[in-house]
Amino acid sequence: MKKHGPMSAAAVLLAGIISLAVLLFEGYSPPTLPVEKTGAPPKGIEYSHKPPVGNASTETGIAKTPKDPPEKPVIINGLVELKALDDSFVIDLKYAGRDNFTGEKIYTLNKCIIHQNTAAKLIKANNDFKQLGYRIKIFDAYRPYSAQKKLWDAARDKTYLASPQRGSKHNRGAAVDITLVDNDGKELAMPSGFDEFTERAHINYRNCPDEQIKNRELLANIMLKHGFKRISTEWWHFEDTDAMKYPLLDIPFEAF
Ligand SMILES: C[C@@H](N)C(=O)N[C@H](C)C(=O)O
Ligand SMILES: [Zn+2]
Repeated sequence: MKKHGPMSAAAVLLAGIISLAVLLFEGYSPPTLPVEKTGAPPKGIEYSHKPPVGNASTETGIAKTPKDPPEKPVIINGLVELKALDDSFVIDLKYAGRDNFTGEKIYTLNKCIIHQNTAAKLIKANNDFKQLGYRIKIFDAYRPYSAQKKLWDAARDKTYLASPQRGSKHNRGAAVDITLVDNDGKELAMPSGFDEFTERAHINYRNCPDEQIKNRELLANIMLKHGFKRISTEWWHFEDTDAMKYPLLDIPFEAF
């Protein structure tokens, strides 16, 4: 075996010190809120497989028989696309377009993502509304943590937003911003528009027509019956009573 001379031993020692310094430097990251930031599932959590895009029978020529198993929805950290569970909601995510208080497109896709347990409650509420000839229209549901920061930075009045330091129940997939539509898809009259950050949005605001109060209370009563709670400042916002059981997440819409 070839022996190292004194010079090469010094070189080996120097290389070791340099690698250790690089490791220490690269391994350092500043302290942050404990948010799971990637679309990749944490250890122990598995992605279910993405369903094939399009209808196999028309696009690939492969016939789908009634025996084909239903396509599995993608579930990541409990989050799922609502449409995969129930297709009867009206989805109009305001932050997926420019028609919102920032004037900017905050979300990359108009995909309604929600925690699966919150979805189960929401579907029960929607079924109650359907008995009355209405359906839920969704303005917002899961909101990635990075989007919360953008909204926070854009908002002049912070009264109507959860601070990124605390995080929002939307970041847990466990809050929804909703209204009701009738069988023609027409929104029921409410005391204010969505994200109208004035006292008209408050749940106790009464200086408006009785019909608007009646619609606001109908929405709230059925949501409360199915395991949601309200906040005082926004009639459209409902939080799953179990929201704090779920983590703050920053998974992008493209992952679903
Ligand atoms: C911005 C508004 N739609 C909203 O969602 N506010 C609540 C309080 C939140 O940020 O969680
Ligand atoms: Zn909300």
